[in-house]
Amino acid sequence: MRIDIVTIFPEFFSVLDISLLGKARQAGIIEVVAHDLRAFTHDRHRTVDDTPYGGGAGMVMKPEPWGEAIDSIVGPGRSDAVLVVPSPAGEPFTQAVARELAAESHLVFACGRYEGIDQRVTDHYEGRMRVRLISLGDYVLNGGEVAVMAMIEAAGRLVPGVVGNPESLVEESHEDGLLEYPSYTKPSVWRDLEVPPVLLSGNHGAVAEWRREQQIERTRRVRPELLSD
Ligand SMILES: COC(=O)c1ccnc(N)c1
Repeated sequence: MRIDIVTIFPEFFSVLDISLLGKARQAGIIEVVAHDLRAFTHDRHRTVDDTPYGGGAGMVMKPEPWGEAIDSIVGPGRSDAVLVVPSPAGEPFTQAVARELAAESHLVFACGRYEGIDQRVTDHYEGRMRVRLISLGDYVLNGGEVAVMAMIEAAGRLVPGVVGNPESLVEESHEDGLLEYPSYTKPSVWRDLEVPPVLLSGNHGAVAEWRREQQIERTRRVRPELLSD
């Protein structure tokens, strides 16, 4: 998988060299390249934004640098890449969306600032490639970089070969539509708190049943709306 990120803070993504994704990059499973949007400006101040037509507070990101930056990545004409734009106005980012992104061969992330990127950028690229506005939740960030980091981690870890043991991806929250069951490890007693005896019983059937019951109980308590789907 190839991941390109366009941002005014390319250094923000150097942390991806360290984490789990660092190994995936070294193994050549995932290639991540961050591009500085300002490299696609041509004025002395390297201007990337301007005041909004129609008035209002804040600044809007100019379309020209974005067009040059994205074209430098996907070339002219049509592209099989997906342009992902983190935005509070986007579709909810879920484990299912993470799986969809993980199945793509080329993702281009456009990190805008909250006031947004000139609408004509996504309008233009919708005619050339798939474009997805994606939201992490109902809140506002100053820029898309933090959201892109979360999406890259959530999708990247689902790419085959990135996580050592693929089994560990199966029993996770939201993989089966439920929240995950509580987990325990040694010691069996800690500060007078005991591990649930069923987990020490060696009865795999009883353990599986208990875990399922815990998933349902936890989901009903914390995210009841997931049970009504
Ligand atoms: C600038 O980006 C945002 O404010 C943003 C991006 C993705 N999800 C959100 N909830 C906000």
